[in-house]
Amino acid sequence: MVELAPSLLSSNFSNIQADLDKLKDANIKYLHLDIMDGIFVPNISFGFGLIKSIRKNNDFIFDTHLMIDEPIRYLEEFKDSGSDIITVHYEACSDLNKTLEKIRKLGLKVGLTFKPKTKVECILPYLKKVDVCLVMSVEPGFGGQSFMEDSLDKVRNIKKYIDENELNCLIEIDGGIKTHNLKRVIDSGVDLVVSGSDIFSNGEIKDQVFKYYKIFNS
Ligand SMILES: O=C(CO)[C@@H](O)[C@H](O)COP(=O)(O)O
Repeated sequence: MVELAPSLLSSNFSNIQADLDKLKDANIKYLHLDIMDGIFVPNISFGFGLIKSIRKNNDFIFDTHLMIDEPIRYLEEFKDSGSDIITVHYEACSDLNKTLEKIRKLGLKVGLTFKPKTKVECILPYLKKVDVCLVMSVEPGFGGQSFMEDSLDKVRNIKKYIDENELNCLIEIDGGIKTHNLKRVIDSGVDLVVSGSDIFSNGEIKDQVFKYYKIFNS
């Protein structure tokens, strides 16, 4: 069963809880949290303070995508703020094994992702250590960008590797997903779909979520 993880980055920051209530009402399980440091990516989003404050009133699985340099420095803080999954970038970690192991030791689900220009072969050897492999279908840093078609081949390669090696790793995709390209995205073999602007800025949130699940189930 494919699941949708709406990206908080595109929510209405002046009334976040109202948007979260709508997601809850639409039976959303995962919430995607994009953390940007202005160094690893050219944008700054929000940090563990905000995550901690929304954790109090929300039971979603907090799927935290760290677009920050050397994320190993802040893993405890993201755990304490309420993250359930922590995903780090291949390019951001000087010691990737140590970073992945630390997330595991903290008792969290381990995620690994990579920028669009990084070859998919670079991350395959690490998949045995991760629970979620996130394929970026835009350059990380901003919501509302166009979907990169070549990301679907990356999903297919990763899926083949996971199946051949009998790994227990979900595939997530993030960036530029809309209802019009969703069917192709699902057919490539993903388990989790992140969507921001199409969920929060395209009419009623609940209606958009239902459109996604209708396509997931078609
Ligand atoms: O991580 C990112 C961007 O860096 C994404 O999570 C986007 O926020 C997704 O937004 P849309 O492309 O769906 O608007």
